[in-house]
Parts: sequence; C-alpha cells; structure tokens
Amino acid sequence: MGYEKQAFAKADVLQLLKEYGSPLYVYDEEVLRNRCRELRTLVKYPHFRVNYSAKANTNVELLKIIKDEGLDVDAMSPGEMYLEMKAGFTADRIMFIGNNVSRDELQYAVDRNIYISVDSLSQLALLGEINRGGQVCLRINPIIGAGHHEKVVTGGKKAKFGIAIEDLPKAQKIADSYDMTITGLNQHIGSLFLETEAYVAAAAQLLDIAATLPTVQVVDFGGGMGIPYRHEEETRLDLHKLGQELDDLIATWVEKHWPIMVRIEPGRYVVAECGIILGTVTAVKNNYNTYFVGCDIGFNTLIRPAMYDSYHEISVVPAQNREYQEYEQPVYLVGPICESGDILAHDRVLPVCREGDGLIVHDAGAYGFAMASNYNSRPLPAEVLIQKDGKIRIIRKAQSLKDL
Ligand SMILES: Cc1ncc(COP(=O)(O)O)c(C=O)c1O
Ligand SMILES: N[C@@H](CCCC[NH3+])C(=O)O
Repeated sequence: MGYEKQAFAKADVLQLLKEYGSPLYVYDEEVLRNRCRELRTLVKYPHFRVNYSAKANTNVELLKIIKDEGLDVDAMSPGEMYLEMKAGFTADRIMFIGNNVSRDELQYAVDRNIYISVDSLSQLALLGEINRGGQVCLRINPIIGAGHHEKVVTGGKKAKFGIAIEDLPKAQKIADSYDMTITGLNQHIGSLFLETEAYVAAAAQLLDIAATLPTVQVVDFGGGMGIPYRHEEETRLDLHKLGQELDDLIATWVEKHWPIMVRIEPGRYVVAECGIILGTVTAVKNNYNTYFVGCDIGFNTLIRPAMYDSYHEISVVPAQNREYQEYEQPVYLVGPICESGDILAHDRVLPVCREGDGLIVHDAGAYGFAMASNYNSRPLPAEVLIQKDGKIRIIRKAQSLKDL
C-alpha cells in the first residue's frame, strides 16, 4: 500500500485544511444523491416512501439535497422538525417519532399538523389529552433486535423503545377513549445490519399486526440499513435482495388485505458514505513501546469509536513528499481530549506519521457532526460540501471561541 491509494480522490486534503481549518467535515453531493436514489427505488410497490432519519445528520444544506431527491424525513425532537422545515420539508413529509417527549414537544408537532408516533401507553394518553380526535401512529417494540453494538439495538425486551405487542389492545382502548384513530404502525429494530433476515422477519411481523387493525393506513419498517465500515472485510448490504424480499411480503399482504402505504426510515445508509473528517497530526510519541499518533480529531468531533468501539478507515496524507513506510507495529491514533478513552483507532496499521500530516476519517457523514460536542470547550468544526460541479461550498461555519 502507498499514500496514493489512501488519498481522497475528489479534493486536495491539505489545501482544504489550510482554507477551512482543522478538523473539518467534508461531504460529497454526488455520493449523497446516489444513496438517496438507491433507497427511493428499493421496492417496486408503488405506495412506498423513504423517511430519511435526520438524527444521522441535520445539516440544512444536506437536508435540502435529500428533499430534492424525493425523500421524506423523520424527527426525534422539535429541533429536528425545525431544521427540516427550514430545509423546505412541508408538514406532510415529516413524521415525529417521539421517545419520552414532553407535552410541549408533542404540542409543537400537533400545532404544525405533523404526524406523530408514540411509543408508550403513557405518551398515547398524553397525546390524546392535547389532540383529541386526531390520528396517531404507534411504535411497536418488535422484540426482534439487531445492531452493531448493544447500545444501538432498539428492539427487544430490555430496549426502552416501543409499545409491547401484547399491550396493543390497551393502546386501542386508550385511543378510543380520546376518539383517536390508529392510522399507522412503526418500528425500528436497531442500527446497522448487513444481512436482511432480521429486518425482513420484523417487517413480516409488523404486517401481521397491521392485519388486526383495520384503521391502519401506513406501516413503517424502520431503518438500520448498514454500510461496510471495514472496506476490505465487509460486503455491502444487498439492497436488491432486501427490495425483493420486501416486495414479496408486501404483495402477499396487499392481496389479502388492503392497499397500505409502506415506509422505511434509514439514517446511516443515506449519509454515512458521503462524509469524511479531515484532521491534522499534532504530536507523535512512543511511550513504553507503544506508538501514539496524536491528532486534532477527538471524541468531541467523532464519538463513535469511543462510544461503540466503532471502526472507521483512516488515511494519512503526508505534509511533505516522502517514501511510504509503515510503523513496525500497530499504533494508537488518539485525540486532544482529556480522557483516556479518546481513541480514534487502536491497534491500527498506519504509515509513519509526522506532525502536520493530514488525516482522513472515512464514512463519517452519519452520527458524526450530529453527535459532536463542545467537550473540553473546543469549538465545533466547519462543514463543507463538494458540489456535483466540483465547486466547494461552506455549509456550516466553524464555531469560534466567542461561540462558546
Ligand atoms: C426510530 C429510529 N428510526 C431510524 C433510525 C435510523 O437508524 P439508521 O441510521 O441505522 O438507519 C434510528 C436510529 O437508530 C431510530 O432510532
Ligand atoms: N448513533 C448510532 C446509531 C443509532 C442511533 C439512533 N438510534 C451510531 O453512530 O452508530
């Protein structure tokens, strides 16, 4: 392997860092549009819509592109609904999927005519109080769970999300008592699957439940479609297979029952691969026979490795021309945060780094900036977009010390 294989094809990394500062989030419009199109055409069934799960990335300029590609959106909070409306999404293209939300937060959605999913009997009654006679979607806990880490599995008896299937008769009673109509069912089994089995089994189960509720007009199977973070070892999710399996399920159901709107709710798949983080090597050392490469990308900038032990491919862009040479042993790539867990990559084979070298963290478009923080009072980085025409545009300014 050499440096040339590791470069980010579309831009001059060192130049971008010079111009916009380090670290820096960089997005590629073309990749984003391609991912949207793949999902929009996932199934052939005509009453099918994709809700982009905006928690993965709420940059308004990216949301505008996603809207332009014909996707709808979900929201977890008034903040997300606000940003989505700023991007031009109308209320009928937004779904509020609350989890332990307050009366005021529900009211925010009711006031704007945004469709709401509740995920407990208690929240259903609360919504009934403020929106008597309205429509409601119920989030089911499908018991089936999946995910890349226990912290992102959202279906199962110990997951905090959703209404237990056995409580559906109680939910119907509560809805009736407020003259509310249950018009939708949604679920989300967890985040990041690369095989289709669990998702399709859970979808089949949701359709079975829908068949018992004649008022239901929409089912939302949830998100979780994964991407291969380990480029060499993992294979892509087979979208063709997933689409066919879902189409088969839906066709069989519709033949027996009634035409229904089908939705999915992917976040990561839409935005992960269009985004990278650029950073800079700030210090290098060998302590007690372990190499540490210090850089300016801490868990304030990307928390996934620290929180879930997630893997992201890393590339090094040398500041000066030099021959490619790897460290004789795997190294720790660490950030500037005052925590021992501030590790971007451990036991990683890397070329020998020098202060000032550029770094690329790949596949960082989902749950990257969205989960970034001001910990250690470090300003949030800028975000730039490489447009289809190749031009580069800033889509969020870096924070300054004053912003803190
Ligand atoms: C309710 C809900 N829908 C959709 C998503 C999107 O998940 P993913 O980014 O894995 O597609 C999540 C996050 O896990 C979620 O909690
Ligand atoms: N934040 C998680 C995804 C799931 C969170 C939403 N339920 C990740 O970075 O992988």
